[in-house]
Amino acid sequence: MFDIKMTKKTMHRFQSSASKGSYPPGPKVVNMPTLDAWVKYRDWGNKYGDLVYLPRWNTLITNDAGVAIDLLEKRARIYSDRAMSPIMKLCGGENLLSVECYSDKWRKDRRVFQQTFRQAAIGQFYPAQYNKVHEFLRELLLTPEDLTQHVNGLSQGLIPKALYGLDIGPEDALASKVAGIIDTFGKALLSGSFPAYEWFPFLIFMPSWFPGCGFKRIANECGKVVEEIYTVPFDLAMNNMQNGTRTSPIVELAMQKPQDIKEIKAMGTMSFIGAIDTTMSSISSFILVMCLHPNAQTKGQEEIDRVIGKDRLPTFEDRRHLPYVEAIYREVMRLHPPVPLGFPHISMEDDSYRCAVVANIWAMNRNPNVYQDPDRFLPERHLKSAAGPFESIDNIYAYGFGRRVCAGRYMADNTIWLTVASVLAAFTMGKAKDGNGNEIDIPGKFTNHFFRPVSFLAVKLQRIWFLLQSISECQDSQPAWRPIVGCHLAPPFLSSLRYAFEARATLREKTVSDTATITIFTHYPSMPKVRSKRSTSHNASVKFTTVKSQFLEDDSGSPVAQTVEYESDPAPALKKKDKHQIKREAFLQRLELTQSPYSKSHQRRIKKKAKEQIGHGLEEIRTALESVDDSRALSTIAQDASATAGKTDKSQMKVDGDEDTPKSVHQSKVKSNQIGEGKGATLSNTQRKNALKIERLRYPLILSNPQFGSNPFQTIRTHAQNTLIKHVPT
Ligand code: HEM
Repeated sequence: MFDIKMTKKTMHRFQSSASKGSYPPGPKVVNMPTLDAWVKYRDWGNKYGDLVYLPRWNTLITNDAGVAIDLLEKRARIYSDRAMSPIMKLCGGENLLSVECYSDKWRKDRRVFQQTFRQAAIGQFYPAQYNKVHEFLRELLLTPEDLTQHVNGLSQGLIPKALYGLDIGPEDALASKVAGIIDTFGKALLSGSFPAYEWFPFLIFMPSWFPGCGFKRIANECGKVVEEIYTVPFDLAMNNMQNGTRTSPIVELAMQKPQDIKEIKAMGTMSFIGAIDTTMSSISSFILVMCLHPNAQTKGQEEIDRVIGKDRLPTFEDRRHLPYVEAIYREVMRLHPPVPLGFPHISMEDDSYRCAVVANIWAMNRNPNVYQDPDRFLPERHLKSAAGPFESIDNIYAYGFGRRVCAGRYMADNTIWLTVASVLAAFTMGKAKDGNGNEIDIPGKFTNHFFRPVSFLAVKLQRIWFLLQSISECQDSQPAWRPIVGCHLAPPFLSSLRYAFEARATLREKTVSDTATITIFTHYPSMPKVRSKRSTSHNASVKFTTVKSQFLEDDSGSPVAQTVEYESDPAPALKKKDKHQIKREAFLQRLELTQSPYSKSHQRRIKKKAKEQIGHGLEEIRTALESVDDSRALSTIAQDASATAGKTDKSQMKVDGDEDTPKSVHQSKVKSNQIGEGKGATLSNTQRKNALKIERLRYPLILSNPQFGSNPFQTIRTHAQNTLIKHVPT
């Protein structure tokens, strides 16, 4: 898409000027242009080169896609930050992914966002997209004069429907509040929008009534609305889920991942805000372009008639078979990118420069070196390009660059394509006529910050009137359905449409009386099925619901509608560990009941006694060992042994023991705590030697005693007792 040679040349100039410590040339402007800034930036580019540096604003502007890719994609590690200005903070931007600084928090928020809006997961929003786009067609048919309002209805209602399961229209206070704050965000993002603050930054600390501080009031209001979007739709959706009246992907996600609840709610807020102006801008631009280029419109319609026929509306399955329609969509995004200057990327470290980089997407898409007749609306250019019209969505620069590329681009891409294809199939757009039958000219002007065509008049001629008529009949005849089911899904075939209506009629009574039932039509290819829930390992913070599915059948027996009933779960599922514990406790209880004839207190006493017994036994062993090992004991033994020297025969080894003797020994020990010290006498050296001699003779006898093999401790103890018997003080 871009001239690589030129990019390299530009980069070389960029880097060499940087190494010299100089910046690319640029105007020394004091005030940034606030009207049609992209046109001004392009003019500067024509004068100064592909890179224009504004020293007063430390901002680098590039009008070339190659340079933008080199900086923002190839060096995304450096150029992926955002400037979180104090104004943006007041606006509540700290939790908005698009303006958050590049940080761990941003990474986590972006991961959560992508998990929901990544390409593979985007099919979950098809029903909401069909619903809202078809509702848009219906509204357009009924009141074409309110075109702008209907476009707003589609762009404001899509995310609430898709993510929260809520029907929010442009007449709702929340939707109009959100639409109202987007302009403030646009201003807060671009330099020059709040000149008083930019010249005197200390004004941020002043009260909002202070002269020149009007920006603070605007920013505070914006912050309050952001807070409202963060909580209100989520709470409503949660309430609906708990009542069982609606499903909501965002609440389901929050139930599955309660630890990410903050990021999930922030995702909802961001997508609500992010979708409104961008979607509105693209659809308005498309309608405007169709009014101005009837030939392209006719070609698109011919393709639809040829490929799809006239008896149904396009579906996502048709997309690959409609190259011209694709080319129209791409050409709209090329000529009228909804965010013409993207969001500034800030460098995080010194690269060639440390500054803000603004990619002038609008100018890139009109680069005469890349596009012939760049200002002309020519869908054919995409058919002729080497990559063809179905090239990657990432090549649509309208969605931005690098790591900060639009995280909702797959959702946006689907919505806009479906609207383009459906409007082409259903209507012929053209200039309105005045009372004299003359065409009213369309100004074709755009408002600032976000690219919005100024209100224009267009007349809509119905093409497949019978299909649209059916849709409108559905709305008129069954208003009671709207809050629950919505008259939202036009199936691919007219026959299916008829069956769908019949199915709805069949269900109607049940649905109206039972608000716990919602209907999802299953005609749409790739529409996600209701999945059986996996057993979760955590207890839900709110009541879980179970899903019962029931399919209605048409004449041919194929499923037409699926009724999904939500019922409260009787009890939260127990963890495996908890179940195990309960079982174990029950078992122990039973065991206690069957095996123990005693009361609990009695059992405690028995246990205590047994413990004492064990302690007593050990004490005896310890005493016996001490009596053998302790030299003091030996000396005592020797003292007494000296008196009975020569009488060391086997008879002295009273291994069978005397019941009284150990007791008395124990008593004596307890008294003095020193064997043989009852009298306080010490041994002489000779006595000690004799005692050792005797013990040396005795040891082999003890070891050879047959009782020693079976119970060595008892044998030693008996030996000690026998020895001490004679020495117990009387
Ligand atoms: C036609 C429709 C849309 C267009 C043209 C568009 C365009 C853009 C652009 C140019 C950026 C800045 C990219 C950059 O810094 O390089 C952006 C960021 C973003 N957009 Fe979109 N957008 C559209 C719709 C949406 C929708 C429907 C959503 C939400 C579902 C969304 C969510 C976001 C988010 C979250 C970011 C911030 C990404 C980040 O900074 O990490 N956008 N978009």
